[in-house]
Amino acid sequence: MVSIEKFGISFNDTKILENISFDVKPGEIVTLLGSSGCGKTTILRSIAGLQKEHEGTICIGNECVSSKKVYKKDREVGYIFQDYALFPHLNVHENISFALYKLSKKKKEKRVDELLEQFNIVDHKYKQIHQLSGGQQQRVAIARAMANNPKILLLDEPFSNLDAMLRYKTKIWLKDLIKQMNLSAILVTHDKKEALSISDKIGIINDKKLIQFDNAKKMFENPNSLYVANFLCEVNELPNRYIKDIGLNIKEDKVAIIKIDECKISKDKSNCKVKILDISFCGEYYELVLNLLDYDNTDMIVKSHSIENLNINDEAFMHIDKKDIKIIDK
Ligand SMILES: Nc1ncnc2c1ncn2[C@@H]1O[C@H](COP(=O)(O)OP(=O)(O)OP(=O)(O)O)[C@@H](O)[C@H]1O
Repeated sequence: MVSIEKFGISFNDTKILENISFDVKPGEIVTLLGSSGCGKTTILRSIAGLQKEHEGTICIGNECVSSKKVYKKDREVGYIFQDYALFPHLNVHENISFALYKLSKKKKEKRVDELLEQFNIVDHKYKQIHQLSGGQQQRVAIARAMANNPKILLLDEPFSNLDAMLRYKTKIWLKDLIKQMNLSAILVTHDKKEALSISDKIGIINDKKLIQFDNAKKMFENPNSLYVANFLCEVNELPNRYIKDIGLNIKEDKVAIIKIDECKISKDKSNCKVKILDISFCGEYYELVLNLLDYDNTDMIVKSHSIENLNINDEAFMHIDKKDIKIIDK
């Protein structure tokens, strides 16, 4: 278990993060999402003990490591860096051994062999890092991170160097590993699909704060703000006048949203006339860019599986089911 309580940090008198609190239970995967530079890696680095000066407490198991200044090597944390941070001048065996400096030579050899076996890299034992594929390098990084049987696994963009299929397979494999070993895992990614598919919980950071921390499915279905909705779901903001016209109430500090695949466009009449500005073929679906003609030409994006009878520059109508509209904080 890892618990972060009232964590905050500043660099050069500029506050980067404040009042961040969350827990990760054993066997749980928590993903931190947020725009570039919001402080995700800084949280991982602080948990690993690489960033010493911060506010608040970080506890691993029953031990509050930050207050006791427990150093990195004693924190029972495995850290997989974004670029894997393998030593290019050492071979696979030496890279993994590096993490096992506390063990005797004999025990070290035994543990390295176990890890090579576990992570399916036995054949690469004496290869240099540049002789490995991205996926193999990632396995070496994971083997090194797991060498000392950590309780906590920190993963910074672990899939970013892998192609689509390998990314998918590795994600499943890593998820199983975390569950089997009952690790508390914290993942940082930019990819919301990845976050939703691998995480038990997601934390979204914006403007120095953790603005929502929740079960992944719950957060997707009930984002607490426009920022979270935009980050996770692809939504349109509906004009307040439209909301009133369809008989719903909305206060000034709220905003009405709808997911882009919950808006339907057709030539059948409705109370919302649109002009189609653009249609893009995106593989499994089409993306339409629209103007709401009676609502100040508000722009919207719609995801649709068919575009029968619809062309660029056509006038058509938007159909929305009231129950799909969510009214949330601005
Ligand atoms: N050691 C440091 N000294 C000064 N500023 C730092 C230091 N480490 C991080 N920062 C700053 O803190 C902010 C947060 O950085 P961090 O790497 O944690 O962001 P991030 O959310 O992981 O970004 P990205 O998604 O781009 O990787 C950035 O503005 C960064 O420049």
